Amino acid sequence: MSVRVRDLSRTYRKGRRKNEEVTALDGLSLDIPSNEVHGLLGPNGAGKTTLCKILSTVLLPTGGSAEVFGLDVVARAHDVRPLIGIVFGGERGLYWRLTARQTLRYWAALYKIPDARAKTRTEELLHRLGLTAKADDLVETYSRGMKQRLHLARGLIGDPKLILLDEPTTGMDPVAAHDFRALIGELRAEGRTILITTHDMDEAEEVCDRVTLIDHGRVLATESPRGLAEMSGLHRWVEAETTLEVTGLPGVLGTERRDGLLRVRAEDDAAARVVLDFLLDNGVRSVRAVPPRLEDVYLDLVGRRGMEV
Ligand SMILES: Nc1ncnc2c1ncn2[C@@H]1O[C@H](COP(=O)(O)OP(=O)(O)OP(=O)(O)O)[C@@H](O)[C@H]1O
Repeated sequence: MSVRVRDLSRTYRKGRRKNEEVTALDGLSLDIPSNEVHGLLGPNGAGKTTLCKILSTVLLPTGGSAEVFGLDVVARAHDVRPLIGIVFGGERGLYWRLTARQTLRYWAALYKIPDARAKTRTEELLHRLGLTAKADDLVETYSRGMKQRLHLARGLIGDPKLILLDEPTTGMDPVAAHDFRALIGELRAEGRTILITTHDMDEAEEVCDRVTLIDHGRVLATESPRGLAEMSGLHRWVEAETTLEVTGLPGVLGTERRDGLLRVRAEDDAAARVVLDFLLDNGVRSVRAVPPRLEDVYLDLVGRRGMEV
């Protein structure tokens, strides 16, 4: 098991006299097997960053326990640190007056990686993340996407077995986000475990083996994206390549058109059946019923708060 969290809680004190208590984690339990890509989903303030900070040993829990590869993150923090790589999104945490190459060598030194190894690892990562051409330019001249990639490279410098990614694709353009998803696949193929927090449901659906939905510091569900969709008992979707309209049919809750596809949201299986029959009767051949998307399940379980990013 890579991550084992039991009854974890964390409260913060805030307000001028520190007399107000905010509960960020409220008895959260979670298991992440080795080599899994696990998504952490939840609205703003759900407690995702707090959990990542506790797992990365930079924040102490106020109750419960968390282990990384069998090591308690509080008692064995010193042994946990070399096993994990942390990538917090955005532009925080980079030194703008260093170059990418210097940044990676600096972090390699912090990780006490021997010189020769640090050098090859730096070049490897610069290449892997498409930063070689600008490796000697100052970070302050980088685009947001490049800073993001440098963050990732930095998180990988210590060859971590567990990678914590907190909203890694925020601000990336679609091409960069696509490359990033491919990179996640490669990192998994290398045997690493990845915990990723994201607000992008399509991304979670594509890269995650399982996802955990959290809200108010508690777990709502842990499942594969597909399993979650199936067990949610939500309405069904019917997809068809057609210009026909089906809005008037019984049990049709809504329709949308995307990439030449008509997508119909039906109330239940029976309503989906009516839509399928109608389309087939009218000569449409490319018709299929599909379970709801992760985004629908998320909205159903958590409500619309989480999408306000
Ligand atoms: N240093 C702090 N002091 C006081 N309250 C805090 C602190 N850090 C987080 N909180 C509160 O704890 C709760 C959980 O915050 P956390 O950042 O873990 O949520 P999150 O799920 O990562 O949110 P987001 O999606 O916005 O990043 C929120 O109510 C937040 O306001």
